[in-house]
Amino acid sequence: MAELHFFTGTMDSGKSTLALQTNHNHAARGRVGRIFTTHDRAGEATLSSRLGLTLEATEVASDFDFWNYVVRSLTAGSRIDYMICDEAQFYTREQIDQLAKVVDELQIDVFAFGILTDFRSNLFAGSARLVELADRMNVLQVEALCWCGKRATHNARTENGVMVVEGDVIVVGDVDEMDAVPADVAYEVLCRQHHRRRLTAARAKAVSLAPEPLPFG
Ligand SMILES: Nc1ncnc2c1ncn2[C@@H]1O[C@H](COP(=O)(O)OP(=O)(O)O)[C@@H](O)[C@H]1O
Ligand SMILES: Cc1cn([C@H]2C[C@H](O)[C@@H](COP(=O)(O)O)O2)c(=O)[nH]c1=O
Repeated sequence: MAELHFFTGTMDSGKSTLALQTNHNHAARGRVGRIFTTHDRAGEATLSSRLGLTLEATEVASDFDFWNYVVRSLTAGSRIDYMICDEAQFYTREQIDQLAKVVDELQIDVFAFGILTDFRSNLFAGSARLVELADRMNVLQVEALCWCGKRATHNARTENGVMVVEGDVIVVGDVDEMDAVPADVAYEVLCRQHHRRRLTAARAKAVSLAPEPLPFG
């Protein structure tokens, strides 16, 4: 039986790497797959991992219809055994419904990868629908860590080094590996407590370096 799988984790937890590995393992056994992504950091129609691997993909625009695409491909004589869907948090609810229909009606496995929540810690539309519909939901085993050493569960957005909680939901960017000069827009993974307190690595460092108040008397 085909299944709808959802693999999730914070930014930088290895989702795109797993997407590429999943594709590799299925292709190595002679299965035929299709690769999809949207808004990848490496540019349009590209699935990229921070480990350096990239793969050509179909770019999923907001009006892309998975059901029509698959039916048209099969009618034209193509074979599709599985689909790899990266950055699935950005897909619309309708697109996730189409993927579920592809699994149920056409017996094609779908492997979707994406982050659960945005920089304000609200569920992304695509991820929320995946949580509702997936046959299997898997949390990535490689844990991204907060600066304090705890498991990171939240994605923070920074603008010029300062954490923000307002702005557009979709802003492509990367985790700022403590660059000397912070990027205009960057992301940092944090534990819930530090996300709540807006305490990024840079702010925690600044606070710890602040001079002690002089003792009175
Ligand atoms: N230089 C490196 N050496 C070893 N592992 C690395 C290196 N750079 C990144 N990684 C691994 O790659 C992971 C990020 O992979 P990626 O697939 O791009 O994540 P995601 O798609 O979840 O954002 C990191 O969690 C880390 O384990
Ligand atoms: C939290 C958050 C992230 N994004 C963007 C930033 C990246 O381009 C992708 C996530 O990619 P990854 O492979 O999981 O690192 O999503 C965004 O647009 N809005 C957000 O709130």
